[in-house]
Amino acid sequence: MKPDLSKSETGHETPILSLTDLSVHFALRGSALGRLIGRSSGSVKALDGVSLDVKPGEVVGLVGESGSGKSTLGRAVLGLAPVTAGSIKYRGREISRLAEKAMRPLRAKLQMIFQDPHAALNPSMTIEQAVSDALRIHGVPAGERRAQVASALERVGLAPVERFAPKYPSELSGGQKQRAVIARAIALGPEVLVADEPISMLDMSVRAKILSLMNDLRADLGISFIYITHDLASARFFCDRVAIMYLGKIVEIGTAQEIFANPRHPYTQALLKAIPDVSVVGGPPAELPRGEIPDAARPPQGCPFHPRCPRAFAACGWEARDLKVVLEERWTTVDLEVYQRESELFPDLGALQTVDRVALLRTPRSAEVIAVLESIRRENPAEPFFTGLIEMNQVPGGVQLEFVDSVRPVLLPIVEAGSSTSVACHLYSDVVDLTGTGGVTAPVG
Ligand SMILES: Nc1ncnc2c1ncn2[C@@H]1O[C@H](COP(=O)(O)OP(=O)(O)OP(=O)(O)O)[C@@H](O)[C@H]1O
Repeated sequence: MKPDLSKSETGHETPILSLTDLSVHFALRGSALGRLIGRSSGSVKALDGVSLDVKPGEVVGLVGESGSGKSTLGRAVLGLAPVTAGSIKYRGREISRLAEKAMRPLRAKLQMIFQDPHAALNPSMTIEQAVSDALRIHGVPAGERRAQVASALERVGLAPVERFAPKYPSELSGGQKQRAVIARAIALGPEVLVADEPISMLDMSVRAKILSLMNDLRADLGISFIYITHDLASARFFCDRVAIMYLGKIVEIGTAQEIFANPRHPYTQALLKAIPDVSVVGGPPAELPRGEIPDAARPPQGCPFHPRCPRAFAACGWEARDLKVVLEERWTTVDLEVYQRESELFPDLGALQTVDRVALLRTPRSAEVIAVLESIRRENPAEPFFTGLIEMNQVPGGVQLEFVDSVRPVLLPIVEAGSSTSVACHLYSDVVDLTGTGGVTAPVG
């Protein structure tokens, strides 16, 4: 089997940055409001066992919907998010649990560019002062700062330097401000820049220019980038590799070229389909996966994408909570009268919280509930929820639902000549029965 390409890829170059099984969990305090909305105390798995290598001069894109953990990954690399488990190595040195004092000198080498350049600049400092101050903090002697500031401003296109150096942020356009932020970062000679949505707040007309500037910095200075974005088109242009993230995990990673030409994970396929076609003015809305992104504090069993996945099958992790998505999807298509009759039978879908393989659907009208579920099954033979539902029985107090055992998919390389992609999806695993009749044939991973 080929190596998992989320770790040191095809080349032999030593990674400059290496994340292994990295997890960041945020504790949730059980507030009164939290309990009211069914969120007990527990934790949000913002990052859940992520492994990733970044080579010198490489641009790795992190792409995924809101809440998938992209920013948390970037912040963890810079020591700005608390690491719960796993490791972050910079040039082979473990940095995941360094005290702030030990981390500070590394901040010259590992830096972050944020989305909002206006917020990143002190309004009372000129651009020269802002860049010079960063150099001062990192111990650059006063006599050397001026020349270094000029060189950085020139490098990012804020030239002639004497025109831009004395300006305050309020006197610059959005694109110029982001150039100033980048100048401040590169003045310190960084090796890795974590760029968190660096162009999303800029005018369309300047986005390509800032991307192109970052591309030049990579080529000329050998800076590695972790490029965080929702914008797949920019990732395609700028990234060597792209990692697709969903609920704290990398679900697919490969070269940008292959991810865009041949997306494997149904989530990646859905994201690519959702790119608006700018050539179709006022065209139909892009197709999105059904349902909403689940609560990261209570992620789905098995594959975290399975409740929304059009290709899910028996082993993907079905559970009682998923019935809510199935019913809500149905009720958007039926007559008002049918909706009213059926929704009375399921008065408290929010109570379907259990993640056990066997769940009790509390109801005094068990026979009717089973009849509705059976009719949905008949009308939607392709509905994947039912592939995972083995039994549905009347028991005292309600209806007992029993599901196929779930298996959480892990990132595995695609075994195909010329492929650079690893994917975490049972569709690409040979240890899971794809027929949906027998469930799992052997544990994955
Ligand atoms: N400090 C925090 N405390 C509690 N939860 C947090 C904290 N930071 C992030 N989270 C949660 O962690 C999950 C991942 O958040 P993160 O910001 O990393 O996602 P993202 O993919 O960067 O989203 P976006 O694209 O909206 O920035 C979310 O559920 C978020 O609510």
